[in-house]
Amino acid sequence: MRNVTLILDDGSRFSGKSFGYEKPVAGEVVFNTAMTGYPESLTDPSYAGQLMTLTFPLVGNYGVPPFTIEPNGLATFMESEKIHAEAIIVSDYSYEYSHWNAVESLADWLKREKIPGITGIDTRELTKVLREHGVMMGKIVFDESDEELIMKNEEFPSYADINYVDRVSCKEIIHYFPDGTSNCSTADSSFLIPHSSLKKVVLVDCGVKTNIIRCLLKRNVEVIRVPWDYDYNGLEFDGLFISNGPGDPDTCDVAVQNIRKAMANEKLPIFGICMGNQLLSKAGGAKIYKLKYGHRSHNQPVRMVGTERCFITSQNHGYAVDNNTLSADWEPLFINMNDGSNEGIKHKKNPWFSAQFHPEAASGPTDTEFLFDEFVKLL
Ligand SMILES: NC(=O)CC[C@H](N)C(=O)O
Repeated sequence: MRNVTLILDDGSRFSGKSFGYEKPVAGEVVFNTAMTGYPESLTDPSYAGQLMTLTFPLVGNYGVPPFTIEPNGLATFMESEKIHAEAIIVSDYSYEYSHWNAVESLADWLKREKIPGITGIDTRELTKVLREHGVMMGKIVFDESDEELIMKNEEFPSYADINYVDRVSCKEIIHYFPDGTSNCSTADSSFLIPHSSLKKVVLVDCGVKTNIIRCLLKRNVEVIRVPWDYDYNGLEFDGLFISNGPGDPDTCDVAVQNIRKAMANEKLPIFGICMGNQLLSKAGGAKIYKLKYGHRSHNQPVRMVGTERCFITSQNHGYAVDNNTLSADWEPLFINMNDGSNEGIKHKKNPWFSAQFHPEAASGPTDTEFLFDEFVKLL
């Protein structure tokens, strides 16, 4: 096994062994404390540009499910069409795997998708460094020549400067129907497709996870997935959904402008998840800041404001909405019980709300899936 080194921006080095594809990469080093879910997390487009460290020590022991695609074009078991994380960093890669639905090992999958994997890293120590310093950029290098190459290379600008949403969003409009079919078009004429009697939800794709689309379809609505910067205003639809997505929400001003335009219709139901919470908040005038090391796990406790109800949620975000900047028309909907940060907002009069966590789970607890019911009821 080839030696490989992770070098953080502050100069700290961690040595391990390669078990994935061998190529030098750079990205924002983040940690996730979930015990399971590597197939879903690796294919979650919100991890684009990031080197994903897993703190749970044993990784790979349940293999990888098949990458089958449903007739509507969505992957059956994955959250998108490919791995979006730049690399995976683990403590103890399990070369043996066993699971009823596994068809290959994590190592083989990584090699096929040309994604590096490192094992033998003290991921708890690495996480302590990231918790104390905050997340930082890092590089994975295989030998000294790689190191020099990456050091000199200008092609790795800082994480916040890249519009990752533009990289991962769909490039055409796709209609999904609850009967499991879909059709797509690059032209606006796709809206001329004979309209069904179903309620229609425009889904602004900032890097949507497939389980969000599945959760909507399961509730018998037609989903019209549009590119992140597409202006859907003027079209006929019953509700607006704003998806999760990678990177800094400040790179998505076009999407914010479009949401503001949609808000001219005070009766239009709007629901956002994760990046969607941040973009809806920005459209409402609030400000976003970067958390020191983000929330990435399956056990983030959130309280519904005004109640004693607490939910355990799945999360993956590095930015947060500043509660103090919400205008008088808005209020926090959920608050994180660990650090008091914002976990969702709601408008005081209009049917507009959002969650910073992932009610669609995939992976993680499904306790908050009822938020999709609430949204569909409003349509
Ligand atoms: N999962 C997401 O949508 C993440 C949102 C945003 N990119 C963040 O890191 O905060």
